[in-house]
Amino acid sequence: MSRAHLDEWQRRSFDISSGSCTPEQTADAYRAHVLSIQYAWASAELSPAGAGSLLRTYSERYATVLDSDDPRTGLNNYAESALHLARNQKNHSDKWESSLTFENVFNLPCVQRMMQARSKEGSLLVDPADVNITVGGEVSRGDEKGSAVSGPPPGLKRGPLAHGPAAPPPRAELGRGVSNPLSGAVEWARGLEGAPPRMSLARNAPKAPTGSTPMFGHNIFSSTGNASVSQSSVGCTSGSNVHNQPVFFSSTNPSKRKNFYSSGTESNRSSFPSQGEQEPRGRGEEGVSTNFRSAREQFIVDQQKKHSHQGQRGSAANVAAITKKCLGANRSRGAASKFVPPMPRQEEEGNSKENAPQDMQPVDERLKNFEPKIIELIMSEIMDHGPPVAWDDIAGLEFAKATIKEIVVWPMLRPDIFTGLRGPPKGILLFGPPGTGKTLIGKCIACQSGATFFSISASSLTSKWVGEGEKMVRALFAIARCHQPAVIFIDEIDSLLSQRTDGEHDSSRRIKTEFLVQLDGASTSAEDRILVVGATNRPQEIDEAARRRLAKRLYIPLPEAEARRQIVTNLMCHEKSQLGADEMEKVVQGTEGFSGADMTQLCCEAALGPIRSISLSDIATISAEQVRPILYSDFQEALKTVRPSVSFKDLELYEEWNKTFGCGR
Ligand SMILES: Nc1ncnc2c1ncn2[C@@H]1O[C@H](COP(=O)(O)OP(=O)(O)OP(=O)(O)O)[C@@H](O)[C@H]1O
Ligand SMILES: [Mg+2]
Repeated sequence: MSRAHLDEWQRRSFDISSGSCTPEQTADAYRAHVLSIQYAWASAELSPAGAGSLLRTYSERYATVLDSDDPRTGLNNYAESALHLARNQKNHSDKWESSLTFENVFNLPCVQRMMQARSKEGSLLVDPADVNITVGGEVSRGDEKGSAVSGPPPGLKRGPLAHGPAAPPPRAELGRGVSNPLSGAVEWARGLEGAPPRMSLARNAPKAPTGSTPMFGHNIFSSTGNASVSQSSVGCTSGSNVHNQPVFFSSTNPSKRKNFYSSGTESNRSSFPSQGEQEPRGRGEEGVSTNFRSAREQFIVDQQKKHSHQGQRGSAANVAAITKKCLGANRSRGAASKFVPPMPRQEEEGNSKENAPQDMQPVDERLKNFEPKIIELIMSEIMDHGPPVAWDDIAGLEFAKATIKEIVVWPMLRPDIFTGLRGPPKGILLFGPPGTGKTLIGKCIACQSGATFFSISASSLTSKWVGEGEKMVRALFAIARCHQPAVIFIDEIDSLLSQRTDGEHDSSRRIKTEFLVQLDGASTSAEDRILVVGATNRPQEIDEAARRRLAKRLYIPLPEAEARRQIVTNLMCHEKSQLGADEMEKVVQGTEGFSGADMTQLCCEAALGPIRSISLSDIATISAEQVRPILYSDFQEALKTVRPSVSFKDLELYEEWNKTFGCGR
C-alpha cells in the first residue's frame, strides 16, 4: 500500500478502536477499509491471498455493525433504512404541505386547553414530553415515555442540524423553561427544518430509545429533515472520504447491502419481517428497530383499536381479514368461484333469497369433471327469452314450420308417444338465403318448445384459447343432457362445421371432431332428448360428416307472395297506414325476390315517407297525431332505394343444394 493509504488506514483504525465513533462512523470506516483493500489488490499492492483474507475480515466486521440491532453498536434499524430510502425518493407527498403552521398550532383545541390549564393551575396538565398530539385530534396522555413532541435526543445535538438556531432544552427542563408548553419543541423543530415546520407530529410516536440514538429525530420530522447522522461524520475523516466516492453500496441501505454480501443469516432476516409477519405490534413491543410504521400497518392498528373499542378485540387474523376484504383479496377467484354480476337482474332481485342456497349447490354430479369456469360460460349462453316470437310472426315457410313443430315441439311435449321409430331426429339444419327467417325460427323454438334453449354462436366456441374449444363442446353437451329436453341452436353453423381441410389449424379441427362425436353420442342414446338446430346460409361449406348428422335439412327459401303480404301486413298493423288491397297487391308484386329482411327494410323506409314530407320548420313542433299515415306512394319511393339482397345466381345454388341434400318436398 502507498504511504498515504497506510496513514489513512491507521487513522481509521485508531478511530474505530478509540470507541468514540458512532455506529455509522464505524461502519463507514470499515467500508473504507474494504475499499482500500480492493484498491490495493487491484493495483497489485497486495497479494490475492492477503487481500482475500483481509477482505473477509473487514467485510465481516462491517456486516456485524450493520446487522447489529443494538443502537449503541449497530445500525440494523428498519425505520432508518426505510427513511433513508424514502429520503432519496421524490414523491407526490413531498409537495404536501400541512395546514398546521407554527402560528396556528396555538389555535388547536388541545393546545388551547393545555395553555388554559397551565395558566389556571400554574403547572402543566401533563408533562409535555408525554403528550401525543394528533393533528386535528385530541390530546391524550401518552402511555409511554417519549413522545412526538419531546425534545430531541442528545445524540442529535452532534449532527449538522445542530446548526439550527436553538438546540432544544433537555426534556426535564422543557416544561419549566418555556412559557408555552409546546414552544420548545416547535422552536427545536424550526431549527431542524430551517423553515416553518411541516408539523408531521407523529401520531403514534415511538418510544424514545434510552441512550442517544439519532434515529429518534428522524421519525418525528421525517421526510424533509434529512437528519441523517451518517451524513454528519463529525470527527471521522474517513467517513466523509468514502461518502464522496461513488461507492457500490450504502451504509444504511439494507437491500443493497444484502445484495453485496448475500449474508442472509437468520438473524439478519428476522430484522425484516416478511409479509406474513407484518402483524401489528402493541406499542409496548415497539422497540428501536420497529419505530417505523407503514401506512398499512397504521391502518391495521387503527382497525384493531376500532374493534377493541367495540368490545371485539380483533386479533391480528381478524384485522388481516378486514384488510384483505378491503383490498378485494379474499374474493374467491378460484375455479369454484361463481360470477356474481354487480347489478342483480330485475327478475332475480325478488327471489334471490330463495335461490341463494341453490346457487351454492354443485350443479350436477355429471358435471363435476368440467371446469366450473366453462360450465359458467355455457350456462350464460342459455338464451334469455327476449321478445317472444310466435309461430304466426314467421310469415310463410309453412312446410318448415310444420316440420319443426313435428320434430321439436310435440316430441318435447309428448316424449311418451314419440318413441322408437317415431323418435325425432337429433339434428336439424336450416339453410337458405340470408334474411329469410332462420334465426327467427331459432328464437321461436326457444319460446315455443318449452325446452332448455342453448344459443351458441360458433365464435364463442372457436375463439377460445387452444384446447378450450373442445372442452366447451363437451361441456355444452353434458350440460344439455342435464337440462333435458334441450335444444342447442348454433347459428352460422358453417363457421363451426366447415369442411375439414389439411391446411387448417389443429385446434379448429379438434373442435369439429369433438362436435361430431358429441352429435353422434347424442343420437345414439335413445333416451336423450337433445336437439341440435343449426342455421346457415352457406350449406355447401358444411362438412359432409356434419351434414349426415344434421339429418333434417330444411330449406328456408325467399318468402312467397303470400308471405311477403303477411310480412307487410304484420308490420303495418302497428303503424298508421292507408294501404288499400290493390295497393298492397302492387307492393307484393313489386317485391319479387325480396327476402323477409328486405321486406322489413322496405317497410322501414316507407314509414319514413310521412316524416320526410314534413317541412323542416314544422318537424320540431308537429304532434305525433298530425303526422300523416303511410301511403302507397311511400312504398313506391322506398322501392326505388331498397333492392333485393339475394342474387338470382345465389338462389340457384340454394335450390340446387336443396334438391341434392334438402329434406323438403
Ligand atoms: N319469414 C319471415 N317472417 C317475418 N319476418 C321475417 C321473415 N324472414 C325474415 N324476417 C325478418 O328479417 C329479419 C332477419 O331475419 P333472420 O335473422 O331470421 O334471417 P336469417 O335467415 O337468420 O339470415 P342470415 O342467414 O343472414 O342469418 C327478422 O328479424 C325479421 O324481421
Ligand atoms: Mg341468422
